[in-house]
Amino acid sequence: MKIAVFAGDGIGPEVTREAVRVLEALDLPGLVLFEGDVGGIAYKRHGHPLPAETLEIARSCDAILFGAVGDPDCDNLERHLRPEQAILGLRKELGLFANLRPAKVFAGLEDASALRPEVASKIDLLIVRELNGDVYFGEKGIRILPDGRRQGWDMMSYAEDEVRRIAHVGFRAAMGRGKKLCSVDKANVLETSQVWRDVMIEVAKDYPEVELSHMYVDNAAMQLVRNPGQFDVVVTGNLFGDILSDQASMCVGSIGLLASASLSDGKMGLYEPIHGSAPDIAGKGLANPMATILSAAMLLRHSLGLEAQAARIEAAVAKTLADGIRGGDLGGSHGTAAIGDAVLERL
Ligand SMILES: NC(=O)c1ccc[n+]([C@@H]2O[C@H](COP(=O)([O-])OP(=O)(O)OC[C@H]3O[C@@H](n4cnc5c(N)ncnc54)[C@H](O)[C@@H]3O)[C@@H](O)[C@H]2O)c1
Ligand SMILES: CC(C)[C@H](C(=O)O)[C@@H](O)C(=O)O
Ligand SMILES: [Mg+2]
Repeated sequence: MKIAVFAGDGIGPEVTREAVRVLEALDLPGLVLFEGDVGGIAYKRHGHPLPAETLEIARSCDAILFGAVGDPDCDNLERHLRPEQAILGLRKELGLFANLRPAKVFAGLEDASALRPEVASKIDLLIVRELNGDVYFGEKGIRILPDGRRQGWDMMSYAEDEVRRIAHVGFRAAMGRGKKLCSVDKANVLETSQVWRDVMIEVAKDYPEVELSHMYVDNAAMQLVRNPGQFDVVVTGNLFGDILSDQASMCVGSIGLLASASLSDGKMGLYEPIHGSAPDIAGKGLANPMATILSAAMLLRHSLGLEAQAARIEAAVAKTLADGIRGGDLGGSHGTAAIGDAVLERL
């Protein structure tokens, strides 16, 4: 079992360290970890945010545990050299098109949600976000118009096959849960979304047990706050899924709690918290490592088939929270390492 560990920038190394401690504590036979540089640190050391040697490590491993990338010092670099290209490059190069972002309120944490406890307590949803297409990967540029104005442009598109494969992921996920799938789009305005919706309806024929609904993204943002308990599985495109998952994180209490799995057709997957490098708290030992620890659990489940060990980590995190151990993001005073210690004690 080879796992690549790409910690990245800002709080990335801080939160990844705790997740690695948890993985090591499980004493998994044959587990070997390989570290690699990504993001701003990789640019500073190798001149590129996703160096060839890092990509090689990724390809030679069964799964990747990823921290976060992003460095304000790099925000003025040419786009292809910016830290964020590391995560976008890995997603594309490894064909990681299906991003699972579960959001569930932990027992005892209802009061930490930005929503009323009785609304928050009903949240148990899964966002299935397409990760290889959309406006993220279309042609883009900045041009000078004939009248001298600067114009930025980004091409948004989805081809039928790109939608079809994520639709199947969404329907299969719904089959394993509450059999409800809500497809979120903007078909009242965008042709990209019209194709998206048409394909969702077509694929639904293969899953007669799943109740498919459609929602415009602006309404979905509102419904996620009004009544998040109505959602089981949400399937959506790359951009809408990015935004709605950050929103869902505050509905359950903190962005420091939401894990993710980015999956391909095979067993290879990349696992990362949904948050970024948090430059505002980096280096202070304040970051909540739970999202990364829970991402490690998803890694064990989805790429290595170690369900019991994944559940063990999740139970330890739930117990830690139930015991009132919280980081500053949840109104508590525990730092990154103290939270890591607390999870390890409960493993
Ligand atoms: N996958 C990734 O690597 C990823 C994801 C999102 C953003 N980014 C990058 O991260 C950088 C910062 O972006 P941003 O500020 O918009 O988003 P962010 O997620 O890094 O931070 C947003 C806010 O949430 C807080 N926060 C985030 N994670 C936390 C944690 N684990 N514990 C406690 N508080 C936490 C931060 O302190 C900040 O106030 C940018 O360069 C961005 O491009 C990278
Ligand atoms: C850093 C950025 C490219 C990334 C995204 O937009 O996908 C991040 O926000 C995420 O949610 O993983
Ligand atoms: Mg995001």
